[in-house]
Amino acid sequence: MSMRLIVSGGGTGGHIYPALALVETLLKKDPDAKVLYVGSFRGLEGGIVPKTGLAFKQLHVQGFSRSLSLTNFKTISLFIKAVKEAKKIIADFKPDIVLGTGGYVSGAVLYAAQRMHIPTVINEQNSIAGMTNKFLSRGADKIAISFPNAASQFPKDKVVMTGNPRGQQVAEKKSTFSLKDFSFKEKLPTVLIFGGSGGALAINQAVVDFAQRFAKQTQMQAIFVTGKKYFASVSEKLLNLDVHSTNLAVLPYLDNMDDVLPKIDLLVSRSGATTLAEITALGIPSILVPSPNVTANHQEKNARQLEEAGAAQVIVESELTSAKLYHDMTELLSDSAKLARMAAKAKSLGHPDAADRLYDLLLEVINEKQKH
Ligand SMILES: CC(=O)N[C@H]1[C@@H](OP(=O)(O)OP(=O)(O)OC[C@H]2O[C@@H](n3ccc(=O)[nH]c3=O)[C@H](O)[C@@H]2O)O[C@H](CO)[C@@H](O)[C@@H]1O
Repeated sequence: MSMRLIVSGGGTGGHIYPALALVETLLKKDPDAKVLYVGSFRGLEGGIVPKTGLAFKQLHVQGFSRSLSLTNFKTISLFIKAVKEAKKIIADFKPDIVLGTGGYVSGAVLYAAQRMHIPTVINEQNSIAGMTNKFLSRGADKIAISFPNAASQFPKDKVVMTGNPRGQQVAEKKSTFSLKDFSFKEKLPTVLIFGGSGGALAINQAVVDFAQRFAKQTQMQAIFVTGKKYFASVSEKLLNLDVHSTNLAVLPYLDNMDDVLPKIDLLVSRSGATTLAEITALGIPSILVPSPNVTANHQEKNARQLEEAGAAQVIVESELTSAKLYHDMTELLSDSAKLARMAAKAKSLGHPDAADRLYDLLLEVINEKQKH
């Protein structure tokens, strides 16, 4: 019997791409499987999921504000409504199992499934569990983790180490991207710079401030992805600085990240867990600038694990200057032996079979439920 799966994850790319990666594996192994993606109206999934051709439904949800406020009452009332709608969606679709990859919307969808006694599995990408996944963990059948130290934050008997399925997807991708697409030279060391799925102001500013200097480099090139909301202002600043370089490509967002990553020599980025799953599965050295604006500073904890293994260098945002980033980045790009060592260390941390493992876990939970 083919699987019927509802998958839900949203808000930022870090929760969406793992869900899509698992679906890709499922459809390879079980081409007749039926999949429904349930996301939110607010998150990036509205722009990403429809392009995949998957059946897609959206719910209205929003996040909790950290201070006690009226917004939280609205959040709770939206949550209750979203759970009601999710119950209808689940009753119509009749999934064998519901997978949640994080974000508020998965809170509503998996909670609804748990109340309806449908098996649920959650995928935690981070080393520190997100609020939604903690909330869902009591009712979940299994919790698939990606960092060993996430285990202690969940009920012990439910935890399974699978890794982040997005790692396997990028590792198996046959890249068709060529650096020539950016009028770059194939053989020059290339750095990709981006600040997570939404872009990061601090990284963007540091890059703008060294752009004139970088434009004079003849032995390295950079793909600079600003994030959609910062693209216009960054472009304007570069124009005012009169930066017209052949070694710097500036873009708002990369839809084909899985195609581009295998062709780069160094990554400069935030340390969101899904980005780290990608670069460890592929073996890409990195300079990581953890976002300071996340729950329990989890991005720094993610990043330090790579740093301790010798796979990455970490610059905390309070110590980020344009000069430091420029120095560290150009030094690494000129040292191919060091890049190769870091790449090997990164690869040793990867989980290139994470999607297979998560798929097996879903099957196991379904079979277990059918026995009872
Ligand atoms: C601010 C915030 O709450 N960030 C969280 C969010 O981040 P965020 O979504 O930024 O984090 P990740 O780095 O985990 O994932 C980004 C994903 O977007 C992709 N991408 C990015 C840029 C681009 O142009 N094209 C593209 O495809 C990346 O390849 C990656 O697959 O989810 C992560 C996973 O739970 C968390 O670890 C982060 O802390």
